[in-house]
Amino acid sequence: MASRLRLALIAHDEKKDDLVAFARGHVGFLEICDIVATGTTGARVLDACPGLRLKCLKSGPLGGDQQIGALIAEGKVDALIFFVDPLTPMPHDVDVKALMRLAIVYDIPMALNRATAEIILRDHENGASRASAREDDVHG
Ligand SMILES: O=C(CO)COP(=O)(O)O
Repeated sequence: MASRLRLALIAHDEKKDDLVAFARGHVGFLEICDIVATGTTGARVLDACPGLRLKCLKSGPLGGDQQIGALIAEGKVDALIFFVDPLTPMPHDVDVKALMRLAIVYDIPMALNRATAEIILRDHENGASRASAREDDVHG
């Protein structure tokens, strides 16, 4: 059986509605993921999709981005979906940059907008169905 995708979800304030819509649209897939999220993002997603296995960390400006960066460094995150607002200055911009840097260092898929997030989920869904087709082959 395919392993659960360990997913990190983050959205800046102007992008939270988009991420919630994305989560609603993929709730069936997200239900088979282990999810971590920054505080406010996680609360919004859980509000919209209450059944998810989602752990809320600290809010981004209070260290949540750094917590997710640490999880990436420990090999505990398979993919990062981070809906970034490119039009608003952030007080914790250095944390955001550090998080993205670690996602690059550890070479995990990192989606910074919805179009790329769709590709990551589609790829994993296809991988999961390939794995289950292989199991069917093996087990008849
Ligand atoms: O600021 C963020 C990412 O940099 C997101 O944090 P919240 O989900 O707590 O709003």
